[in-house]
Amino acid sequence: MISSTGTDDKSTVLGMWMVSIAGELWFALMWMLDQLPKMQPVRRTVFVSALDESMLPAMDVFVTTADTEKEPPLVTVNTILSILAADYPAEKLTCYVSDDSGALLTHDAVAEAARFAGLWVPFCRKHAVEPRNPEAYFSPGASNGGVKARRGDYKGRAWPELARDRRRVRREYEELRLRIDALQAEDLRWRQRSTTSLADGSCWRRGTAEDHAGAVELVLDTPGSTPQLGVSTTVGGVSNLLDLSSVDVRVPALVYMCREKRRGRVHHGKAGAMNALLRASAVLSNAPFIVNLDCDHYVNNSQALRAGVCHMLDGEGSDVAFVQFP
Ligand SMILES: O=c1ccn([C@@H]2O[C@H](COP(=O)(O)OP(=O)(O)O[C@H]3O[C@H](CO)[C@@H](O)[C@H](O)[C@H]3O)[C@@H](O)[C@H]2O)c(=O)[nH]1
Ligand SMILES: [Mn+2]
Repeated sequence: MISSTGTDDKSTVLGMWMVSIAGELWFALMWMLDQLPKMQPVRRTVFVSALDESMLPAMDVFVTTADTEKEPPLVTVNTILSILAADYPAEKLTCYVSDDSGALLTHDAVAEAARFAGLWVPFCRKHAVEPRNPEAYFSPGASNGGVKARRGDYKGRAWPELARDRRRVRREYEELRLRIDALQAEDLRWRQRSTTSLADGSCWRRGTAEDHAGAVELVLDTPGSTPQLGVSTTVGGVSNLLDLSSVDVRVPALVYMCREKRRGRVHHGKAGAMNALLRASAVLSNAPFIVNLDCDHYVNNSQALRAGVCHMLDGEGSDVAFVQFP
C-alpha cells in the first residue's frame, strides 16, 4: 500500500503517468500511420500468358545458406531444384547458391542437386508437375501432385505414363536423400576429429564457418538457346529412366559460391552474402532482374518467376522497384 504523500513521490507518479500517456499517444500515431496504406490498397493482377516469350529478360536467382545444422542441406537442395525446374527459358535463368559456412557439405550437396536436376527438370516439364520441389511433391500430404494426385490435376500425357515416370523419379529421389544423408554423416565425423590431424590437402577442410577462402564454381553451365530434345526409353539397347524424346532436357545454369571470410572482420551476415552474390553475378550472367530466396524458401509455383516479370515489365509498373511474394 502506498501511504507516503511526499512531494517527491507525487512528482514521480506524475512523471510515470506522463511517460505512459506519451507511450499511448505514440502507439496511437503509429497505428494511424499503419492504417494509411491500407485505405487505398493497390491490387495488381498478372496475365502470365500475355508475356512474349522472346521478350523475357534474364533472371539471376540468389539462394543464401549460412549454417548446415540449422539449414539442412536437403532443404537447400530442394530449393535449388524448385528454381531450376521453374517455368522459365533455361538459357535465361541462373541460380546462385551462396554458402556462408564455407562447408564441403554444402558444396557437395549442390553438386548432387545439379546431378538430380538432369532428371527432375525434364520430368517436371514433361508432366507439368506442381510443386517443383521434390520433397513437397512426393510428400504424402501434398495437396497437388502428391500421392493423392488426382486425374483432374494432370495436364500432361496419359495417366499411366505419369504414374510410371513418377515411380521412377521417386526412386531416384530416395537415392538422392540417402546420398545427402551420407554426406551429412561424413561431415559430422570430420568435425568430430581434430582439424590438424587431417592433412589431406583439401583446401575446403582447412576452413571454418568464420574463417575460410573464397570460391566460385560453375556447377552447371548456361545451356544453348535452342530447345534440346531428350531420348526415348531405349536407345541402342540402353534403357533410360523416362521417355524424354519430346521434352526439352536443358537445365539452367547453377553456380556455387562462398565468399572469403576471416576471423575478426565484419561480414554483415546475409547483406554481405548478397553483396558478394551481386558481384559474382555481374561478372558471370549480369541479369537485369534478381530474385532472392532464403535456402528454406522454395518456389512453390512454377509460374512465379513469370508473374514477377509481369509486374516489372508492365508499362504502369515503371515505378516498381521490387516485388515480394507471400
Ligand atoms: O551470415 C549470414 C546469416 C544469414 N544468412 C542467410 O540469410 C537468410 C535469412 O537468415 P535467417 O537466420 O534464416 O533469418 P530469418 O529470420 O529466418 O529470415 C527472415 O529475416 C531475415 C532478416 O530480417 C531476412 O533476411 C530473410 O529474408 C527473412 O526470411 C538465410 O537464408 C541465411 O542462410 C547468410 O547468408 N549469412
Ligand atoms: Mn530462415
